Amino acid sequence: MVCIGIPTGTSVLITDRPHLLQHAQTLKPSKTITSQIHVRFLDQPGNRARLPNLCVRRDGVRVAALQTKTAWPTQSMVEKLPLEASTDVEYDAVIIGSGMGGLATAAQMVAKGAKVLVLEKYLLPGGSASHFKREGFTFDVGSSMMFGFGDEGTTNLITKCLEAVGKKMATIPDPTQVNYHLPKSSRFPEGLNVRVWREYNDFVGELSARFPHEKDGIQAFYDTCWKVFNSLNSIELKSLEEPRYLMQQFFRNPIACLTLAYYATTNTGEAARRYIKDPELLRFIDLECYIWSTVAADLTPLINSGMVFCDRHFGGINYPVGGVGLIAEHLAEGITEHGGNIVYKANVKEILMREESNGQQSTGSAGQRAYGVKLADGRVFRGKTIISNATRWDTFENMIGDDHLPQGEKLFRKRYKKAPSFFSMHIGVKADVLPPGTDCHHIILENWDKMEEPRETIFLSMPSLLDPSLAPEGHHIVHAFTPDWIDAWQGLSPEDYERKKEEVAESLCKRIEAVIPGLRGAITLKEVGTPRTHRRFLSRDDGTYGPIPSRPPFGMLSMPFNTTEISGLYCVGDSTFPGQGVNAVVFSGFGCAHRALCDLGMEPSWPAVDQVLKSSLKSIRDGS
Ligand SMILES: NC(=O)c1ccc[n+]([C@@H]2O[C@H](COP(=O)([O-])OP(=O)(O)OC[C@H]3O[C@@H](n4cnc5c(N)ncnc54)[C@H](O)[C@@H]3O)[C@@H](O)[C@H]2O)c1
Ligand SMILES: CC(C)=CCC/C(C)=C/C=C/C(C)=C/C=C/C(C)=C/C=C/C=C(C)/C=C/C=C(C)/C=C/C=C(\C)CCC=C(C)C
Repeated sequence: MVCIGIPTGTSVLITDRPHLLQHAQTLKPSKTITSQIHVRFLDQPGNRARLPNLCVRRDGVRVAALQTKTAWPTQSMVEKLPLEASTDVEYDAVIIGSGMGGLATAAQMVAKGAKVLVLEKYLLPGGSASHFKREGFTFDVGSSMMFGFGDEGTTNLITKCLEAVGKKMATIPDPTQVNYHLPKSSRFPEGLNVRVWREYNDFVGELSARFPHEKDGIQAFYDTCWKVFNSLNSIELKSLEEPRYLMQQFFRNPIACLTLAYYATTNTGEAARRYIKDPELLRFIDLECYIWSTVAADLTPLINSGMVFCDRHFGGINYPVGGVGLIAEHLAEGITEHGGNIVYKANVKEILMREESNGQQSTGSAGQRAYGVKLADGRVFRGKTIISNATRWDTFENMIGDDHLPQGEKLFRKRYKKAPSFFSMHIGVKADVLPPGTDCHHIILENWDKMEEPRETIFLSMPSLLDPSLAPEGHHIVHAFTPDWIDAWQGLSPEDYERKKEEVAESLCKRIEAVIPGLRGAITLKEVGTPRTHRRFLSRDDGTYGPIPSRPPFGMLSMPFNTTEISGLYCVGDSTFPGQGVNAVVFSGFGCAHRALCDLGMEPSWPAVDQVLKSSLKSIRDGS
């Protein structure tokens, strides 16, 4: 164990249990630092069994630490270690939040040599894509359905993001993306059942068998999605706000770029109706969008559907061994190994701004430039760029204040609203309740007209079917969640809140028994979360899943990219294009890092043309 940047004489606790951070003051210190570089040799008896990975100052601050499997850390390993986050330096980037969007940005930036500080309010990295452990179960906080984890092409963004900081994760291929259990109708008296197989032809074959009169329409619709995907998968994916890169891609692959430009303003509903007429099948396409965008096809840009509907067959859905939370942990480790700093329990309360001094850069918000952040504990960190991974509502309302709301943000609020949050149940069950061959992901919906109503569409993920190490021997995980609004959970007494949680959980479990008979009798552990839980632990306004359009968007061009009208301030994550989804926010991180690195002069760019592209994108967005 190597710790640097800790003042001599400091008592520290060396531990592998992050939750001890909270109690550091009350626990007996395991070491007193006697020199700036403190080495605890891992070949001492007992140390191998429980490799420590955290070093905590007694006042609760986590300090730089290195976990190494070699007995003697080498000098070069020691030199690479980050110093404890310093308030005295100006970072190239201060990133607020270590969700997948923030981590992807940090990973790209440290890989290019930028000095990066990530400030995370919670105890662990990953935000909505984190994990938690209970009684031997490892539960993914959010979705267990991972796109972008393939080996080939350019759209395998999670794989590429890990690679940027020298990490690779083993994954388990999922033979299906999702098994849909859909409403009964005159054509389907038993209910419509469709599986999205990893093998594209198997899926299209199965769907066409259910709707034989729409065989050609099905083929033509998904072929359109493939045109989008194949174009995306043949260009390098970086900032769409960077003219030099756009020009370069255009000369390298004009057909792909023209195809993307052609479909840039199209929504999925419009494309589906071009080829498909059957109303029930169109509802199915709506649901195909709803399960990841939380809106129907008319509100979902075709570019996003192209990505989701094809990557599930090209790269496939792949589950990371050990759970989704390990993606963030590997990234965090890679970022610190590349000289970046991540500080946990760092609650950013304010983005600090000053009048733009050179008068040339600002495009809005009365010539303001962001130059730092202030934490709840009073610490101030300064950065040449400030990047917020919090939602736009949390960023602009809570960290800047409505007085400084730029024009573009006012427009954003007219065009986008908060998606609902989720009611979720993380359940441990006896393994024998799931027959062999059960699919990992399911959707249950009994009434098409209610698809978008709260607690109607049920999402089921059972990732231990792919990776048994997530559950104790003889058990499995059932993670059930359904969109729900925070309003339904406000103003209740603690007893009423608990009672309501139990009632809703019971009624959902009953409905899930249509897919998992005997579920209720097999439960050994149940953790129930409401939108209030999401708001509290994920620090997302109203616990929202992210922004959704209030009216049909202008395809991919309505959603803001990464720059904001405040100089030096960028947004990343699901409040920026392309929106919700782990691979989506990783793309937003690639774009954000690229644009910020260009602005820092660390990547080649054409500053003279920047303003032209920025103004064109703005006028398209304003006029759309
Ligand atoms: N919202 C949900 O309920 C939900 C559920 C499942 C999956 N997802 C997925 O999660 C992803 C979201 O990723 P993302 O990167 O945009 O965001 P995120 O919400 O996952 O991460 C944002 C991070 O910022 C931190 N943060 C917020 N305010 C802060 C502050 N003031 N100071 C310091 N840290 C602060 C949060 O603790 C969190 O770790 C998307 O892929 C989405 O689809 C979301
Ligand atoms: C207009 C300009 C500037 C240029 C024109 C030409 C050009 C070069 C355009 C380029 C466009 C590009 C590069 C676009 C890139 C788009 C990308 C990368 C889009 C990615 C989208 C990914 C999405 C939407 C992923 C979503 C995944 C989600 C939300 C998964 C989660 C799933 C669940 C929550 C559901 C779980 C389900 C069950 C059943 C349990």
